[in-house]
Amino acid sequence: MILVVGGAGYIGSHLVKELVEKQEVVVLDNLSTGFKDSVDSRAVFILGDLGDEEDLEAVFSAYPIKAVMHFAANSLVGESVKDPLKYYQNNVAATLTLLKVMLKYNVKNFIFSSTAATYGIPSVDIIEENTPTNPINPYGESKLMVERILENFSSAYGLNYVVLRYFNAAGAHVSGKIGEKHDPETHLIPIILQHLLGQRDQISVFGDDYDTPDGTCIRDYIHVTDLAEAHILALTSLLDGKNKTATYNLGNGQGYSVKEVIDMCEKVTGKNANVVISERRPGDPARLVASSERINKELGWKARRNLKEIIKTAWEFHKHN
Ligand SMILES: NC(=O)c1ccc[n+]([C@@H]2O[C@H](COP(=O)([O-])OP(=O)(O)OC[C@H]3O[C@@H](n4cnc5c(N)ncnc54)[C@H](O)[C@@H]3O)[C@@H](O)[C@H]2O)c1
Ligand SMILES: O=c1ccn([C@@H]2O[C@H](COP(=O)(O)OP(=O)(O)O[C@H]3O[C@H](CO)[C@@H](O)[C@H](O)[C@H]3O)[C@@H](O)[C@H]2O)c(=O)[nH]1
Repeated sequence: MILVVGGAGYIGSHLVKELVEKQEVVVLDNLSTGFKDSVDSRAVFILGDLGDEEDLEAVFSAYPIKAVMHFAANSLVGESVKDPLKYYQNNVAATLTLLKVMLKYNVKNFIFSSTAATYGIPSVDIIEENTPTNPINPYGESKLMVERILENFSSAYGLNYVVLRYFNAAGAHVSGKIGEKHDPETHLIPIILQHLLGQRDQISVFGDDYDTPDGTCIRDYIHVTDLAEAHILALTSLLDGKNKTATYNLGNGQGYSVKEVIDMCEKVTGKNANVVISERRPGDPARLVASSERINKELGWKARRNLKEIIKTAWEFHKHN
């Protein structure tokens, strides 16, 4: 049985939908930002908190868990700058509790949702896994701390792990039934689509004076189903003993500026956006684009869905939800 912590959230619920086809799945989630109805009904759902030892003990003593996939976190760059305590508490301290209970039950396989925010402001155009990490916000810092903890736990306790550093997750399940529904929403693509559906008056572009061709920030958008597929490969590599420790970037390898994303949303939906330029948002690097060569070479993964497909699936979801 595989334990998916944070499996009711945006990315976790997409992973669970793929994983239940292959494994028995139990989801632990406190529903702080997730939704129970996003969890595939074939998975066991348990309401509980990652930082609560009793909640964890109840799961590990009841189910024969052979691996843990850990998606639960707070993950908003801007919020982390304003409230770092929340980020170190939930992303680092609570994760330590999870690892402690895992070790007690001799569960040694762990997959961790990390982030491009660990790189800070990279000095290269295309980021590889050995590009120096130097986070510029507490969110990225909290994820890097867990990565370091995993290295130490691997040496000391024989923990096997795969760290997956996602770039910008976006898009929705092809069924249109699950997708991105953060509340409040802060992510670019859902905000643009909500505006194009008439749910917001305008789109604010956070800064057009960055050192990029059109002055707006460049990101590497990766379809949430591509992310789910990478998790399944990573899990298999741990269960087969092929990987003991590994760190992989997950991106498309292509960057799009905020303006280009807005243009693509207009094209896909056939609607015009009302765009205003506003202040830069603290903690935002100008450009984050991945090389995912390593996971391609080692596990055969490649992103299969481009920005247009990301926006098409997100649009189908937003129109009906
Ligand atoms: N969305 C992105 O673009 C992106 C990019 C890089 C990394 N990530 C990482 O991927 C993971 C999932 O992100 P998401 O966008 O799906 O976020 P999300 O907020 O939709 O999902 C997080 C889930 O974890 C649960 N959770 C949070 N704290 C918990 C706790 N203490 N105990 C139990 N459950 C708890 C929430 O209720 C939610 O269901 C996070 O770790 C995030 O840092 C996300
Ligand atoms: O109303 C908006 C919202 C966003 N942006 C910009 O759009 C880009 C993308 O922003 P957003 O969708 O909020 O994602 P990021 O801040 O890049 O962060 C996401 O991607 C990171 C990895 O790159 C993850 O670690 C984070 O968890 C995830 O929230 C950034 O340049 C923002 O400044 C705007 O201009 N206007």
